Amino acid sequence: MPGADAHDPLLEVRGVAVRFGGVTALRDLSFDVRPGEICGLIGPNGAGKTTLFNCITRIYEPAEGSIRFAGRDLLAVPAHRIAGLGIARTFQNLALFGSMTVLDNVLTGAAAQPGTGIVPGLLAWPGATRRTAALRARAWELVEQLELLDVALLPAAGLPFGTRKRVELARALMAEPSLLLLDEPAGGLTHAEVDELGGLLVALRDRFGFAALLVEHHMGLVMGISDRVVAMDFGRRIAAGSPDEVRRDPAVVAAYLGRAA
Ligand SMILES: Nc1ncnc2c1ncn2[C@@H]1O[C@H](COP(=O)(O)OP(=O)(O)OP(=O)(O)O)[C@@H](O)[C@H]1O
Repeated sequence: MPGADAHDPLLEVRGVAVRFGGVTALRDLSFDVRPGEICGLIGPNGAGKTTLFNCITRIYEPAEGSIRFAGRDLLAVPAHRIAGLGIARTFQNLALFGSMTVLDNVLTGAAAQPGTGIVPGLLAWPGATRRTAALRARAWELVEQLELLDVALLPAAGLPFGTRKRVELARALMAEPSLLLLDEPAGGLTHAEVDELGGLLVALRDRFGFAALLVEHHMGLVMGISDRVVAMDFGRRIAAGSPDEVRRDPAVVAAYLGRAA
């Protein structure tokens, strides 16, 4: 990327504001995500975390501010080109193709890559080109990394929730993202599955080198695996720093206690 270097932030959010009629969902929000780091994004319900994801993926148009990704003005990029730039996302509510196998679901994640062509061509087997063979090799690698080998050829629909969440993660990684947006990956998981997920995310980051923006209510997970945490409330950034700094920040404590009261 012209002008970019390893010390530059990968994602730069500056002064972003989003309004829905009378509701201000984000106001003057600024923070960075550096290459390869896991950045936790916390805040009570309605703080604006999902709205921010929707701005980064170009679903919502900010009223003010700028978002740069790898030195590029993201707000000048149409939504359908975001994945091709190296930004992938998982969703709060799973969005898998239920009747397709786990492997084929993972393969669909490659569809956004330049030169991949359309999904049906990619899934045609036999007759794979060298490119599709390489993609299948990557899909199998991800299936293995995400401990999905036993279910690789089963339809996604019948699998336990925690397993389907891992399929969604594998699919997002298929696009070789440099930034992974994780929207509440621990939602609906058991304690044991959350612990496992934390270890898995760190191992995957170490293996593939992506940065992750982790929106999560499960504090144990966020504080356990994030390199840095940004805390939001009412659309604003109220704290940022190491997990320990943010956990102890009076504004963060007040935001959570205030909502719980
Ligand atoms: N499409 C929309 N139209 C109107 N208001 C919206 C829309 N999307 C979000 N909002 C409002 O913007 C604010 C921020 O919502 P958002 O979903 O981003 O919060 P959040 O931090 O992701 O919450 P949660 O943790 O519950 O997922 C809320 O007041 C919400 O009601």
